[in-house]
Amino acid sequence: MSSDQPAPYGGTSSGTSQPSAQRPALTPSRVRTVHLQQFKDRGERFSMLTSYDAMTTQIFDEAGIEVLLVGDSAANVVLGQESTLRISLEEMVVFASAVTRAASRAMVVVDAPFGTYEASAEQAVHCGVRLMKKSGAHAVKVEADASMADHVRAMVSAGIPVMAHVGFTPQSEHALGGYRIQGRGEAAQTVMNDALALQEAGAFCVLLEMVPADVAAEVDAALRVPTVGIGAGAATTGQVLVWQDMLGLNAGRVPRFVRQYAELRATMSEAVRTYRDEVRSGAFPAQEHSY
Ligand SMILES: Nc1nc(=O)c2c([nH]1)NC[C@@H]1CN(c3ccc(C(=O)N[C@@H](CCC(=O)O)C(=O)O)cc3)CN21
Ligand SMILES: CC(C)C(=O)C(=O)O
Ligand SMILES: [Mg+2]
Repeated sequence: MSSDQPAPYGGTSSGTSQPSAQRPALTPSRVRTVHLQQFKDRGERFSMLTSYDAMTTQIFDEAGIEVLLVGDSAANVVLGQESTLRISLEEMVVFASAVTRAASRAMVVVDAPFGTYEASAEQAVHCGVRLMKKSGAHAVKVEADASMADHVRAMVSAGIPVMAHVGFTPQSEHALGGYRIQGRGEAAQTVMNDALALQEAGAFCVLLEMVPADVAAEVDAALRVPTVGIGAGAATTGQVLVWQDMLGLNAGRVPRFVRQYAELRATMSEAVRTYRDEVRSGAFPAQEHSY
């Protein structure tokens, strides 16, 4: 993998890594939490995409995406479920293991699924450790608010880098009354307080989902740690999208915060129809496909 772009991680520009002369040759740079902090400190942006399997991970990793999220959105986009609520820790481990095996440079973050971390700080540590041990992921994301600060503090104490997901938290869909923008009007202070409390508890990054852009900008300005946004405007340190949404594979209605960068559904549909036609007509397989 080569790049002409000077990256804020690796190379001699990184203040935290050893000088390049002493670094073992051919060791690929690995994005770590310190590098995400450097993006924020330098006023630069980083990209995050979801990933659930080895081949897409290779593509995203080689393209330079800094962070790959093994999202519990796998429940929706891989398993075909209505919400993220039913996916298990064991299922998340299967997807996350595939991603960590294929990612050589990106940081891999795995979502803690609903029901595995809310009950107590002990449960959060136990399940966070299980997720990291069984999948090889580099960090764990939890949907949280200020009341979960002690859970996050305990995870961080146990050596688990924690990304805190605030604003619209899909695992609380039923408690929040549906897919709703959070932090409008007076509720902006709640989002701010949640983000500050989770940073104070040791989260290395705060993800803001579906909050007004001005609120996200204020949160990013108030926090020392980097922020990642999805439907949170342009002021966050990073951006994240579900890859099937941004590459046009998802047939369903996509949220307003998605920009579609490709039409993979149309591309695949056309190719598969051609294949079927050629099988029917006998045009495939040809001589060169036969032994
Ligand atoms: N395919 C996919 N994309 C996602 O972004 C995603 C998932 N799945 N699964 C887990 C969560 C759920 N998320 C969602 C799902 C739906 C909306 C949504 O329907 N938003 C509407 C309504 C917003 C409003 O008016 O209140 C929108 O148009 O943005 C938003 C976030 C984000 N995540
Ligand atoms: C939408 C992102 C932030 C997520 O949590 C997921 O993909 O599960
Ligand atoms: Mg999620």
